[in-house]
Amino acid sequence: MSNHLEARMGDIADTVLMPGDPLRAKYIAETFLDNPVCYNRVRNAFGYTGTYQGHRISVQGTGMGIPSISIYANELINDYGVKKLFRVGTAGGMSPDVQLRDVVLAQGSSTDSAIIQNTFGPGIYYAPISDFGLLDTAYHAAQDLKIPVKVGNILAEDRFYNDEMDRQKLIDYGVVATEMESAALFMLAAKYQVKALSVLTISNHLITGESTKPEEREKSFNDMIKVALEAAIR
Ligand SMILES: O=P(O)(O)O[C@H]1O[C@H](CO)[C@@H](O)[C@H]1O
Ligand SMILES: O=c1cc[nH]c(=O)[nH]1
Repeated sequence: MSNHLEARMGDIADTVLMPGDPLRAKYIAETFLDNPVCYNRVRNAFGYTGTYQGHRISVQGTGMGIPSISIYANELINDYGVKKLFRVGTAGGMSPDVQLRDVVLAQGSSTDSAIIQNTFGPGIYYAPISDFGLLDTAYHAAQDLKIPVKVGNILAEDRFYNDEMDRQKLIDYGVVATEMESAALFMLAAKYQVKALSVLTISNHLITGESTKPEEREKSFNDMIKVALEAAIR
């Protein structure tokens, strides 16, 4: 048991998929895992462990934003010994290079969050990056699954509604999409010497204003999940 998880030691696999939406954790567990067992209902942040192609995998809902994912990442790593963390989330497209329903592998995550300054102090602009081994594995797993993926720098921003961000400048500097967690996940993984990657689906596009309908999203969400699961077991 940890501060926010009621799982017992050993209930959580050493590889965890981490969607923001706890109901997506339930969906992933019930759709993709064999014999899923729910180990956490605290705050409705559902967590499940089952097997995928014979490999033990957990899925933990993390809630939205850096403060929330930081709680679950810290506890999964430090209280339960988790070693590989895959965020599986939605993201808003920014660059014209990404379209609705695209799957994006986050190579790095820029951020406007104070976590960088609060960790390193003034003058150091630490760059949170994903684990190269997981990135490489996920990229090749996607190729084998014939699921097209884009790889690039993303933004983890503190505000979902944010009309003060100079998005064009970020796009000009290669940022392809925005979400709200990856910078913290990558930084914590580095701190505790574990591996993390974010596998994202473009659910809407901030520049074109397009958005997917819930029923349209299912297949592309499934693609993201398949890529993460395949990478998780390789
Ligand atoms: O779909 P999830 O994983 O929740 O991720 C994205 O969706 C939420 C905002 O709607 C934020 O958590 C953002 O990062
Ligand atoms: O954080 C997010 C997630 C999905 N779409 C967005 O525009 N922002």
